[in-house]
Amino acid sequence: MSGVLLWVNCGPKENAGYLLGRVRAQRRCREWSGISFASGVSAFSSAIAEPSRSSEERVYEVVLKQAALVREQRKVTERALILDKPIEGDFTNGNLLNAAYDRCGEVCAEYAKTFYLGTQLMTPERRRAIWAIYVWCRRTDELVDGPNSSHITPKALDRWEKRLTDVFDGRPYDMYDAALSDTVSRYPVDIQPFKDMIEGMRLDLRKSRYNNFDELYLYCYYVAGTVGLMSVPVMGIAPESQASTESVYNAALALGIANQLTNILRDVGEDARRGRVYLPQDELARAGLSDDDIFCGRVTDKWRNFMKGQIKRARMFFDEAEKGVSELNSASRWPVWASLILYRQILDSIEVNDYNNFTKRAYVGKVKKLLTIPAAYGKALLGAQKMAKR
Ligand SMILES: CC(C)=CCC/C(C)=C/CC/C(C)=C/CC/C(C)=C/[C@@H]1[C@@H](COP(=O)(O)OP(=O)(O)O)[C@]1(C)CC/C=C(\C)CC/C=C(\C)CCC=C(C)C
Ligand SMILES: [Mn+2]
Repeated sequence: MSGVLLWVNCGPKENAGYLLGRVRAQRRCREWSGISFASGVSAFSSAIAEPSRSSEERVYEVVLKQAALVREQRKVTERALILDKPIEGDFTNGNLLNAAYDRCGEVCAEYAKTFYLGTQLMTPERRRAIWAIYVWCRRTDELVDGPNSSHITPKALDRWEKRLTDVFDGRPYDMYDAALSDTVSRYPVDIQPFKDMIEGMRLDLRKSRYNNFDELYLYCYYVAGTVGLMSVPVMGIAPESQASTESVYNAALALGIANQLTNILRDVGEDARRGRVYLPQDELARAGLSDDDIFCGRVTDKWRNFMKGQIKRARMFFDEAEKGVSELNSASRWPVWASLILYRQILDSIEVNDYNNFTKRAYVGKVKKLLTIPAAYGKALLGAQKMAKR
C-alpha cells in the first residue's frame, strides 16, 4: 500500500496532512550522572507552563485518570466479558466497519511488519482495536514527520484535534476514523493521551532544543508515553493480576519513554541534519559538549561517555517497563515483549557502532528480528506460568 492512500484532511475542508496531580505517592528518584530523575511517572495537563511541578508529576495525573477508567471497566468485565464480544451485529453498517478495521490492519502491516505479526496472537477484537489506534498515531506523526510536514501549522493541528473530539463523539470523517470511533466506544480509552500526542506535534513545530531531561521527558511522554496509555485499555490487564492498575500504566508509560529515548539516540545525526537536537542541553554542557560537536558529528571520548549515560538511562526505563508486561492479558504480552526486545536491541547496536550515531544507523538485523519472535513468545509464556503459581 502506498502512503498516498492515507492522505488525510485535518479538518473537513482543508488538506493539511499526509498519511498515511497529584504528585505520585511514592515518587522514586534515581541519582544518575549528577542529575536526578524519577523512573516512574508522576500529573499533567496539556499545558507545559507549570514550572513548580516536574513533568513527571504532571504526566502522572493522566496516568491516574486512565487507571481509574480502567479500574471501572475491570469491575464490569469481571461480571460479563463484554470486551471480547464480536463486533459483527452491533452495527447496521457492520460490513463497512469490518472493512475499515481491515484497512487499518493493512496500514499496520505495511508500516510495522514485526509489530503486525505480534498482534496476530491477540484476540481478533483487541487486535483490530490496536490497529485502529496505531493508524491514528501514525497519521498524527506523519503530520509533522511526513512529506507534507512543511505545510503543517498549529492551526492544522487544532483542526486535527477538533476531528479527534468528533471521533470520540461518534462522528468519524473517514474509514480509519470510523474504526477508531468504534474502538473508543468499546474500550475505556480516555481522550487525553490522544490530545497530548497532538500537543507533542505542536511542540515539535515550535521547539528544537531541550534544556534538561525534565523538558525532554515531557516531549517523550507526548509522542510515545501516550501510546502506552492508549494501548493498555485495549490490551487489557490479566484478570488474575495482583498488580495495581496504576503500576501497569506506569510500566506502559515507561515503555513509551524508553522507546522514544532510544529513537532519539538512534537518530541523532538525522535530527541534527534537520537542525534538531533532542538531547538535554545541560547534560551536554556538563559533558563538555555543544550543539557544534553534534552538527560536526565528532565521535570523541567525551561523546562516547555522554552516550553511555544516555543509553544507561534508556535501559532503566526499559527495566521499569518489563515489570508491567506480565500483568497484561496473556494474549497481549507477546507483541509487547517483541516490541520491547526489538527496540532495546537498537541500544546494543549503537554500542556496536562505537557510538557513531551521526553517520551510522543503528538497526536490528533480520536474523535478530526473527529470533525476537520466539524469545518474546517464551517470555510471554514464562510470565503466564509465574502468574499461575501465585
Ligand atoms: C503492542 C504495541 C507495541 C502496541 C502499540 C501500538 C501502537 C498504537 C503504536 C503506535 C506507534 C506510533 C505510530 C506512534 C506515533 C509517534 C511515534 C512515531 C513514536 C515512535 C515509535 C517508533 O516508531 P518508529 O521507529 O517507526 O519511529 P519513526 O517515526 O520512524 O521515527 C516510538 C518510538 C514510540 C512508540 C511507543 C510505543 C510502541 C509504546 C509501547 C507501549 C505499550 C504498547 C504499552 C505496553 C504495556 C506495558 C504494561 C509495558
Ligand atoms: Mn517519527
